[in-house]
Amino acid sequence: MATDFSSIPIINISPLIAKSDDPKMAQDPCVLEVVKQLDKACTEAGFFYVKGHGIPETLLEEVKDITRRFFELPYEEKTQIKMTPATGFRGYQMIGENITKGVPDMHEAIDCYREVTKDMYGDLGKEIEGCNQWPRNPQKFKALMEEYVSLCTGILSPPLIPFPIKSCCKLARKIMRGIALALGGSPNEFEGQRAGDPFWVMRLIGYPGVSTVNGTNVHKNDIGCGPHTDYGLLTLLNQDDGINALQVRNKFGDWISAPPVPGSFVCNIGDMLNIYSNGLYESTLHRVINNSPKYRVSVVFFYETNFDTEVEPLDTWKTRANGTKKFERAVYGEHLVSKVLSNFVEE
Ligand SMILES: N=C(N)NCCCC[C@H](N)C(=O)O
Ligand SMILES: O=C(O)CCC(=O)C(=O)O
Ligand SMILES: [Fe+2]
Repeated sequence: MATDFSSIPIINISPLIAKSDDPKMAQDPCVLEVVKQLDKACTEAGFFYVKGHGIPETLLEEVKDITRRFFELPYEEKTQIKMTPATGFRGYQMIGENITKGVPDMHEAIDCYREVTKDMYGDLGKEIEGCNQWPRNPQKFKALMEEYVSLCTGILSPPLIPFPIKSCCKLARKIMRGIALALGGSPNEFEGQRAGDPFWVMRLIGYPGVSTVNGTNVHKNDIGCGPHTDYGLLTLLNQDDGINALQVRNKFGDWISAPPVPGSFVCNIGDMLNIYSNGLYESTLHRVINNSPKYRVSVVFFYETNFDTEVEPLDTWKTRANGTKKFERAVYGEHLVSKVLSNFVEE
């Protein structure tokens, strides 16, 4: 549950990264120290920064730079990869096209999802069947983004090479092994049927800055992205340096800043982990307001469960959440599709 937190903790996860494929990881005191910090952050805020994650800082910068260069292109070029229902909701959407709870968001984005082939998940996956649309310009866009995501293949075949980790999927999986321990489970809780074949979503987002007319800001306080929770397990947010725009809501309803910490990811819990943890780890509301004059980009990677998995509280709720089971089952794919469809509906 969100508490009265007033800042977001920074966790150095390097011991977890080094040991997360070791069957004895749960006996390592340095891993357990990270697990303790993860538990505290997930319980109190549902948000934390990670450093010591092993993804090279140059790669974090490169994906943001190339995203920025794409958004600088003329509108006619960007709409060549326009997102429509026919493209499985993959591709470019212009400023104001994405809608959160009925209100248009002041951002433009490229939405990507793990590939869904025809009839892969029957009716459940129909709406988002398709493959991603990548722009021809800037060059190497597709290759770089695919490297960043690394397509999730083979992630379950240990041993992995510990450093440097080059993909968000691998990193998220490792953090989830720590979170599984934090919840009082085995490190493998989020593998196999639950998230052994993880779905993923990636949003490359651009938020225009406020423009100034005669020294006065116009459009002040426009919402870059309205208050929402994320849908899956764990989000890895690679945000622009130097612009303070992301805000997280605490239990008093105060909006707490999550300023950029160079070289780190901001991680937050999604709705499926909220259910698995029986509400102990909340998917916290957050929003984006870019009040700076500068254009802000973020590259957001969402690590999810298997698409068709049925999610319900882990047995550990009996000991950890000390109470009643608070959730019924949800199917992740249904949740995602209902969100995607409502993302384009104005109130
Ligand atoms: N895959 C994720 N979490 N995307 C977050 C986007 C949130 C805004 C969206 N319009 C909404 O209303 O959820
Ligand atoms: O751009 C950001 O900082 C956050 C974006 C976000 O919350 C999302 O896409 O779910
Ligand atoms: Fe979000």
